[in-house]
Amino acid sequence: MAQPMTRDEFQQALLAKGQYYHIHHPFHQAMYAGKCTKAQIRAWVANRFYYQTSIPVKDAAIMANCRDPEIRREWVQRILDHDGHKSLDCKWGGIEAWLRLAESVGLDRQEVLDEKWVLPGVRFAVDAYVNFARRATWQEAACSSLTELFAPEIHQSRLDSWPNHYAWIDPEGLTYFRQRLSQARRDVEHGLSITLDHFQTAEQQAQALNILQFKLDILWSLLDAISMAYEFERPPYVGITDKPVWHHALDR
Ligand SMILES: O=C(O)c1cc(C(=O)O)c2c(n1)C(=O)C(=O)c1cc(C(=O)O)[nH]c1-2
Repeated sequence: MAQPMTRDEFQQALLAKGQYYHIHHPFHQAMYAGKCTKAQIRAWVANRFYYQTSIPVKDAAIMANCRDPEIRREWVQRILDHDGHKSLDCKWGGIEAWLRLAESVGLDRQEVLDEKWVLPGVRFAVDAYVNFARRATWQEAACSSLTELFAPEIHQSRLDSWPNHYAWIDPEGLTYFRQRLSQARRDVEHGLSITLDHFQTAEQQAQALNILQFKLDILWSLLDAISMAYEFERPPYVGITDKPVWHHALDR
């Protein structure tokens, strides 16, 4: 039987997955270098809205699978961060902050809420994440949130690069990224301790790394779909129609 990694080695192996984080995706690289067009920034914001609004649904699915009140008490904070709550010390809940970001890049709030610009590939990728959380154990689903280990850096790179490169965006719109810096750090401490405690054998540790890779694949695929449509000009049904005829949410 294979020897398990020590706790520290296991943590290092999880951290090493950062090399596949979507901060390295060519679309993000172009964004931080100031090379994105207005249309590309808008497309990214409108598409990512689907990720933002799915996160609390995913977190509710994790809680629904968890019978431990201590874990739920901690985990529920993630839902409140996104949905907003009067006791929160931050300015807006994450969803509202993202809508402000959308408005500050020139998107129509209602069109974003209607998910008008959400590409099928983005929807499929995000739905895979939510569906995984529904059917996996809560510890496996907690592990899948560990891409947040790498998220503070990505939020910081937007705060650093956007005001220089995209002066047309109202800086108030960047509130979301500022708020997430501390929230992501807190979330990841909890998710990491659950993962290090739960995945103990060599097989379980390999499974945890595979789950983290699954989540990295989701984030990468999401940007691939955006790149196809808005960088390579191959949106769905190219050559047939230039209208966004693709399906909308089937579940409401
Ligand atoms: O902007 C980003 O690139 C990015 C990435 C991720 C991530 O790594 O999953 C999250 C977020 N943002 C984010 O804002 C967020 O609230 C969040 C929650 C989660 C999660 O898996 O539970 N990931 C992320």
